[in-house]
Amino acid sequence: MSTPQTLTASRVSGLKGRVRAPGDKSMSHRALIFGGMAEGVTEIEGLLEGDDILATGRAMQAFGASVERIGEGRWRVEGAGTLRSPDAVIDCGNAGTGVRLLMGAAAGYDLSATFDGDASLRKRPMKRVTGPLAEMGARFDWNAAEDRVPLTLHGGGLKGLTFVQSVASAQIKSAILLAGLNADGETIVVEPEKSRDHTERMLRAFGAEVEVTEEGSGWRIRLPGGQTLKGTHVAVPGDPSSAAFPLAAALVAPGSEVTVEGVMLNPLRTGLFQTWIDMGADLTIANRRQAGGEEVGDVTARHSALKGIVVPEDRAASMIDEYPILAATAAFAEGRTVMRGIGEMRVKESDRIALMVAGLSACGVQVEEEPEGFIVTGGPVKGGATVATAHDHRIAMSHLVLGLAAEQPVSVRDPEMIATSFPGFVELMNGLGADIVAGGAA
Ligand SMILES: O=C(O)C1=C[C@@H](OP(=O)(O)O)[C@@H](O)[C@H](O)C1
Ligand SMILES: C=C(OP(=O)(O)O)C(=O)O
Repeated sequence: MSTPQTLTASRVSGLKGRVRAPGDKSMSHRALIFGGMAEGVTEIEGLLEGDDILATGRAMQAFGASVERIGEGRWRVEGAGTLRSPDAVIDCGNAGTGVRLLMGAAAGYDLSATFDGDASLRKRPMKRVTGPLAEMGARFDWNAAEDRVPLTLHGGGLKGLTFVQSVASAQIKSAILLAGLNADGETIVVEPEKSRDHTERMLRAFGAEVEVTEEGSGWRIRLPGGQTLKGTHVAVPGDPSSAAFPLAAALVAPGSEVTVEGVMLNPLRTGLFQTWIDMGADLTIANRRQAGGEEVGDVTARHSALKGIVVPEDRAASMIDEYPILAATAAFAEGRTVMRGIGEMRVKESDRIALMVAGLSACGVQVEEEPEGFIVTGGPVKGGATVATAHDHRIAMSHLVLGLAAEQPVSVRDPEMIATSFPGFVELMNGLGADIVAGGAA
């Protein structure tokens, strides 16, 4: 099926059902990259088969690993042990995580590789990763513009590095740690706030030594150089960032009750769930269990009368991708929801602050924009607009959820990127009783 140029969501009530979220995107990238670097075989289950992840799989193949699909969500990776120069440009598509982690992984080997991506990725900052990798000894040629892909990396001969991050970014941390595996001497990363720790956890599962200690409100991570990963089995749990969309729809559509099963509950990913609870959401978690080295559970959301709150800024790293959908639910809350300390949102797949402000305003929601945040004042949501998404998956899904409870339908332009993180989104939502159709107002 070719992707339509617009999708339209109309008001519904009584969303009901139990669904599974797609596999976690952060863990899926890492499983393929670590498996491809390792010696031996890695079997992955629950892999997200979204476009971002498929691009990372092709990249690892180009670096010399064998990456094979053996069933739905089941992949077998035969590690390259030592990555080699790829024959062609590594196209990371839309994925910031993909390109930044792949650069870190590749930097440790004696190879040259050119990285590129789509129009969105070509606008995103890369020096945050190439800077520390260059300090370790990698070299970079900017092929078009400084700080942007396309760029060419020349790796190998790295020395360990002590790097104090100015932003809490798991992508920067992960790139440095992956390079550190093949560096001479130890690598230390210090972060100002804790960011998602999937790399640290998964490196241990692949047999690496990683030491993590608290430092201030963040972490100090120490990794000795000269380590070889050993293939392992990875079970990828459901992505809380994707689970957020059907749960949000249940919170705002009257008479709804939706359960998403098998959602990863790593506390560095569940800031949104805590925020919704603080706003008065009827959100419950049952059947907590361990899966794939992470706690998972079944999360149920019921239609709720939400109240606006000031979201604590130190929660930002644990929900940075979730502010668009938080803002969509805040539009139905009583009072103001204040979201600050989130300047990083401006350098994601789009400027997500600007696009949420524009989209919500077009739908009649009162929004105030700040340089590093925005404030949504809830109330009846008019809808009746066609919203620009700049091909950003989370902007598209957030406005579709808005349309499920707005007075008039909401249409989103260019929704094709939903497939980067949530293939089957429309079908899953409509299976719960949503009304999302191709086409509609333009
Ligand atoms: O490490 C990861 O898997 C990710 C880290 C976050 O980015 P930053 O590290 O830039 O904050 C997040 O926005 C992204 O979707 C996934
Ligand atoms: C920011 C995101 O991803 P990435 O940085 O990998 O493009 C996201 O999925 O919201």
